[in-house]
Amino acid sequence: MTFRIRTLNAISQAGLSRLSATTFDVGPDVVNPHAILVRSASLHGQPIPASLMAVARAGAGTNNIPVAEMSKRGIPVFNTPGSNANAVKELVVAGIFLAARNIVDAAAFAHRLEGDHETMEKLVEAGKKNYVGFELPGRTLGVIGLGAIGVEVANVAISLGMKVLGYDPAITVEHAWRLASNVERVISLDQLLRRSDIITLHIPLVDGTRGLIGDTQFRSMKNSAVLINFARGPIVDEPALIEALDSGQLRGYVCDFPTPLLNKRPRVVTLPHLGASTREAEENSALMAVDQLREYLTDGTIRNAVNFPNAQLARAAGVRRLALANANVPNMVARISTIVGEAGLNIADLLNTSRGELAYTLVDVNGEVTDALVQRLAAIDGVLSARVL
Ligand SMILES: NC(=O)c1ccc[n+]([C@@H]2O[C@H](COP(=O)([O-])OP(=O)(O)OC[C@H]3O[C@@H](n4cnc5c(N)ncnc54)[C@H](O)[C@@H]3O)[C@@H](O)[C@H]2O)c1
Ligand SMILES: O=C(O)[C@H](O)COP(=O)(O)O
Repeated sequence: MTFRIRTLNAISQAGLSRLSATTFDVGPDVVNPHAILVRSASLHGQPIPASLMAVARAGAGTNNIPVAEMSKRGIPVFNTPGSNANAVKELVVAGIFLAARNIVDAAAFAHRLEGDHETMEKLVEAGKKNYVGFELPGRTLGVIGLGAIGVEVANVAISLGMKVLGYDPAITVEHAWRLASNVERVISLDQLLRRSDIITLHIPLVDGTRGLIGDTQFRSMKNSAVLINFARGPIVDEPALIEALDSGQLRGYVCDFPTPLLNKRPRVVTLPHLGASTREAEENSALMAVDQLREYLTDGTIRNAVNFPNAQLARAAGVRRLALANANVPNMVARISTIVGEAGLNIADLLNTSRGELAYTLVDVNGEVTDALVQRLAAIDGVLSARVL
């Protein structure tokens, strides 16, 4: 079978080259795709093709993908955890320095200077007092979200001599292991906001984090705090942000998400969503996304889906594999195996695994699988998708 993969956005060739032309038809104009490879292009409001089996996001955030609708159709949505964390960390550190030393506004001032050498020197000496900054050692950085990026930012801030506070009620064991031991864990967002000189956001945009930093949170911050946002624009409530900047509560805002209201404002630095735009991060992300997608399409393996559990089952030579996405409800495995048995097929191996309301089942069988069998399995109440590999 040839799998059709539609690409949206520029996906690094390093990844695409791992999709052999004999098995995969890949490109932006592919119709009736079995899979979509995407970065930040929005799939919200787009029709979901009946042919679609999987979506792979080369990157971390999946807020551009209607994950709940994909889940209802039994379509896994993959992302690439950690693949661009170093790139984002480096830009966040740059952002901290930009804010601490007023670099963007100061550079713009220097850029506007006119006159001969002597005149410029005078203007420089008269103007530089407006851009006095502060140094980092001894200052407190508050990191909201201690995942792949937050941990790296926290650790580098420690090495710069900062005191670091971290807030993440759902930190994973793996990320906790990577965190420098002198990062202080705080148990409420409010505590972090009250104690930090600089606050940096490293959380996903979901319903619960939209507008998380609003009026109340700005009022909790120290006077003259700095906010860094390389996560997603809408996590910060924009009217509240403008008010905090105007009142001086906020000394500066550095973010990766320009908007009409933020553009050209003093003490605001906006970058054009550059966090993951390094050759290294683009390659890492594309390699992970492509490998995960290829393994899913050809073998039913799931690694790093945001809506389905991980699923890996070694496959003996010669078996046919049934892959089913199903609701996580009682008796599903029994119903599937009964129908397989009624088709006269012996089950060689089976995996059933679940995550929340969703489950995933791989059934390896000896013998040929007919279309009629796949259709019978797909018709079981609670089965969201079924295919044979
Ligand atoms: N600017 C860019 O180019 C760029 C690049 C990569 C990622 N991002 C954004 O950064 C986000 C984080 O990326 P990551 O790779 O670190 O993801 P991650 O999944 O490794 O980490 C996110 C962490 O946030 C925590 N979290 C979730 N809600 C929280 C809340 N309300 N309060 C505190 N912690 C909370 C989670 O428990 C998790 O540990 C992405 O979802 C994406 O939106 C932006
Ligand atoms: O969530 C992410 O990984 C980043 O926002 C990167 O987005 P991009 O792939 O569009 O640069």
